[in-house]
Amino acid sequence: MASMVLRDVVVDIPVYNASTRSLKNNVVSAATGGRVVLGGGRTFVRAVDGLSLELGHGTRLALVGHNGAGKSTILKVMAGIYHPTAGRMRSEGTVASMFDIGFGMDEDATGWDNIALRGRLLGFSRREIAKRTPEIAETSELGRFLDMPLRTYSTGMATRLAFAISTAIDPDILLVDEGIGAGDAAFLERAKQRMEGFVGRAGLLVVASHSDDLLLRWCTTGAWMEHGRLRLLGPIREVLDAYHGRDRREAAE
Ligand SMILES: Nc1ncnc2c1ncn2[C@@H]1O[C@H](COP(=O)(O)OP(=O)(O)OP(=O)(O)O)[C@@H](O)[C@H]1O
Repeated sequence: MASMVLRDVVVDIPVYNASTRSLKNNVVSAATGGRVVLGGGRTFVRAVDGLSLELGHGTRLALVGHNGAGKSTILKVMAGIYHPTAGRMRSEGTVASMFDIGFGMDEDATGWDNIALRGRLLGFSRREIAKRTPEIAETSELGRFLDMPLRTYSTGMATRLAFAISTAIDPDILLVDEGIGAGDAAFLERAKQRMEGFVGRAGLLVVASHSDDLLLRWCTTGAWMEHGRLRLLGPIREVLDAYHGRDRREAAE
C-alpha cells in the first residue's frame, strides 16, 4: 500500500550570487516565486514553507499554483532528491518520478545497455529487465538505433528511450511534473496512451501542471500552492475554480 506524509516541511534554497540590494526591493512585491529571505548575511529562497500533507493509497493529487509556487520542489522532496530544511517526509512504497527520466543514462552506451542501466537504477532485477526489454524496445520505436551509442540520438530519440524505460515499471507512487516533451506528434499520441495506463495503475499519484485538462483527467484532489504555502486543499474542481477566480480578481485590479 502506498502512502506519504509530509509534516511542516520547509525547503530553503541558498542563493550565492544574488544582488542583495535589488532583492530587498523585491522581497514583498514579487507575485511569483517563493519568499526571498535575507538573514545572517545569507540569501535564500523559501521554496516550501511549512507544508503538511497526508496522502493515502488511492490519492490522486494535483499541485497547482503560480510560477515558482513550490510545486516542482515539493515533487523533489517527495522523490527524495531534496531533503527538507525542516520538518519530515515519510513514504511507503516504490517511487517513480517522471521529471528525471533521462537520469542515469550513459551517452557512450548503446540503447540496449541503457535499458539495462536505467532499469537497474529503477530497481529492476536482471531477470525483470530481460523480460521487459522487448516491450521497452518496441515502445521506443528506435529499431536499429538501439545498437548505437546514445550520443548519436537526437534529443527526441533519447527522450523516447527514457520514456519507454520509465513507464515499463509499475510504481506504488508516481510523481509527474508537466511537459515530459516526448517528441513528435505520432509518438506523443502513443506516449499519451501509455502514460494514461501508467498513471491509472499507480497507487498514489502526484502531478504538478498548469494544464487544467490534464489535472481534471488524472486527479481528484487539488493542492493550491502560493509562495511555498498550502493555500487550499480540496476536490480538484473546487481548487481550480478558487485558483482561477483569484487570477481573474488580480487581473481586474
Ligand atoms: N536551484 C534553485 N536555486 C535557487 N532557487 C530555486 C532553485 N530551484 C527553485 N528555486 C526557487 O524555489 C521557488 C519554487 O520553485 P519551483 O520550481 O518549486 O516552483 P514551481 O511551482 O514548480 O514553478 P513553475 O510553475 O514555474 O514550474 C522559486 O522561487 C524558485 O525561484
